Amino acid sequence: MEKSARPRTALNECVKVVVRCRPLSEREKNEGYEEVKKARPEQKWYERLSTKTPVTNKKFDAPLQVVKVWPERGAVQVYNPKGQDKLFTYDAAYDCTADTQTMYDEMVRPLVASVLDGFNGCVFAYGQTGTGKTHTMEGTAEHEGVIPRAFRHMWAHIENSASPDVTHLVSCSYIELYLEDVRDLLAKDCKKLTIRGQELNGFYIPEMTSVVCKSAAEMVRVMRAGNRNRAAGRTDMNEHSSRSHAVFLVTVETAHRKTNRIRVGKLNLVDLAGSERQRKTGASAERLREASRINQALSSLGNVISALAENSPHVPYRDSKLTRILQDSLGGNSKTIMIANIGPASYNYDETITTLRYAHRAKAIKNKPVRNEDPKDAKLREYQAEIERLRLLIEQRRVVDKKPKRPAKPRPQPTDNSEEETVSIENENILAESTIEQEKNKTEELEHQIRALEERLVQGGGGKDLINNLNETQLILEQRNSEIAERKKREVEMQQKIELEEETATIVTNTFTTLQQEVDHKTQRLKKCLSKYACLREEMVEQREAHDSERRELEALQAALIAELRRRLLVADSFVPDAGRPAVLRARYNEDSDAWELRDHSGVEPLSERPRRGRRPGAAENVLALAPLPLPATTRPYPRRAPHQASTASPGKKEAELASVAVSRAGGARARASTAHQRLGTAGVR
Ligand SMILES: Nc1ncnc2c1ncn2[C@@H]1O[C@H](COP(=O)(O)OP(=O)(O)OP(=O)(O)O)[C@@H](O)[C@H]1O
Repeated sequence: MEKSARPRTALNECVKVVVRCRPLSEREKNEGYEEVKKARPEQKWYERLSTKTPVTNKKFDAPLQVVKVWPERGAVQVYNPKGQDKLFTYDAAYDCTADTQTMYDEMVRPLVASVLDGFNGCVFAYGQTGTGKTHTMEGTAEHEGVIPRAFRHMWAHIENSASPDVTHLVSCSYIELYLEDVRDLLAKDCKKLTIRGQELNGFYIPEMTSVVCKSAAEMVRVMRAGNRNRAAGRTDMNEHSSRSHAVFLVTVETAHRKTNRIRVGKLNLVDLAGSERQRKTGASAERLREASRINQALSSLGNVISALAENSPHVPYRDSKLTRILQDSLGGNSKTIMIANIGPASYNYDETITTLRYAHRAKAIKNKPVRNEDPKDAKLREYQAEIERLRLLIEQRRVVDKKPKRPAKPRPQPTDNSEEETVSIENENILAESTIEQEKNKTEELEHQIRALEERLVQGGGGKDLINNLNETQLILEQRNSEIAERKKREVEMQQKIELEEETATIVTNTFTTLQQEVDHKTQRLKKCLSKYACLREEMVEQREAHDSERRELEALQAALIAELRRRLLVADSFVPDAGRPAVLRARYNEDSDAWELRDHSGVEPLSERPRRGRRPGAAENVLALAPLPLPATTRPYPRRAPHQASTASPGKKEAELASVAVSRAGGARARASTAHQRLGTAGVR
């Protein structure tokens, strides 16, 4: 994404939150009963929710579903085995019978229309692994997802608005965040990219591949090409689990000749990897490493959502690359839709509640979208200027060509050296012809360049042909659909308002004829308050439990990382010469340049001796023995000594000093190793 200046005035607009619940999978129907039996022994709750035919487990007559969606109220109800059911309300809620078309028409279509009007937009799918994020965003051949639908919507609009006065330029990029590396999915070798600082208007990745597209089909091809490079793998929870967070970026530039204005809309379509519990996915080795990074990034995203929802003065965007990429979409210059995907199975109760809570919190995030008008970096402006320059060059050449040629030199009278002169004239002619040829080639080249540039731009001839008519009909149909969707949205909002007002109205409008009536009413209110209080307490306990389990997972991860660190230190200890270590320890990771850098030499003792070449004695033995390795002195540099002291100290004294430093370092390392062991102990990892 390129840099551009942000206009000043912006109206606040809340992030729109949509919940989509997928159907119960075959696997959940067949295998979930063990969990249900353990967790929910009584199971008569579905009668209260008045679901028509609850899916029950054959063996234990226990319901496997704990989620009931109320689309007309935009609400999701979750059965709570320990108390009152939980009810969450959103901008829209879709149950397993709803298709992506409905969701697109009702929620995403207005956002894509805004992008075509020059706003930034973002749609991101969030949720536990296997809940249907990729199904919603990309879809399949039979069930098209949000991304290809957005492409078709854009091109229907572009083709319909085609006229000689309007020019469009559409380009796309596709990146993924895999193990905290940003990779370019459209580059041949999926090269790693760097997010350069934080720009005012969206994140800025200078080397990202940008492909100019001229139709929806071309954009789908680009998406598929990128998907082939995307990291995916099998887990126990999902046969084709995304192992990375993917962002598809579309930039639409529109130039109006009459007004001489350019609008640039940017759309980020984000398919996040799902949060996962190791015990459920059965992840190990590489999958576990991926899972830990996925969870880490999602946890940072959760922290950003919480901070924004609570209006916290500090929002930890810089905690992960994912939050840096989504910075503008959450609390910045963008219209944003969060699609929270959940599953209905009781087996995933905890994860579903966590997703619903985050989604509920995200509703409070306020963005400041502004139309991007005439940004400095508009490619379209660059192309138009270049075309103009090339045209001018050709014109100049033509003018020069048309200038009256000098009259041909009269043939000289034959003289003694006439043969020589004839040769020179012929040479001159040949030279002139080749110059003319060169000029012609250059002009053709310039014309070719103009054609290549013009081909990138989409400009209509203004004539209405069959395709245009078809598009127009399609557009009218879509307009009707969006009107219906708008009405439905208003109905949901009204319903939510009515429910809220009913609740308050009963409290306010009640008049009491007798004291007893008043007592009854107040008792009722007290009961309501008590039940709310109980709910909040319960939520607090649940959050504490969730926090504890997250902490336990992080401790286990920490233990695994410590083990890995030890292995690497063992290798370093065996192969990095002593003299080179201070330099290694000075190296610091620079997030902005995405590279390790050597800092100033301050605070670290200058090298006392030349680095020794070759292998340290006992290196191979160390590696082979794999003995426990004390951690290196990463926090304690050599004690600072005045240079003259070092030079005047006797050799014996110097050795004693070095020995004492070595002893203290070993002591420190032992202490750290023992704390590491303690931590491993608390994490329950051997
Ligand atoms: N609304 C739905 N209707 C029918 N099937 C669905 C629906 N949503 C998801 N599925 C099915 O559920 C399975 C998992 O979906 P998907 O791969 O999209 O999950 P995901 O959230 O992207 O998982 P991960 O985070 O692991 O990538 C797929 O087989 C998909 O076809």
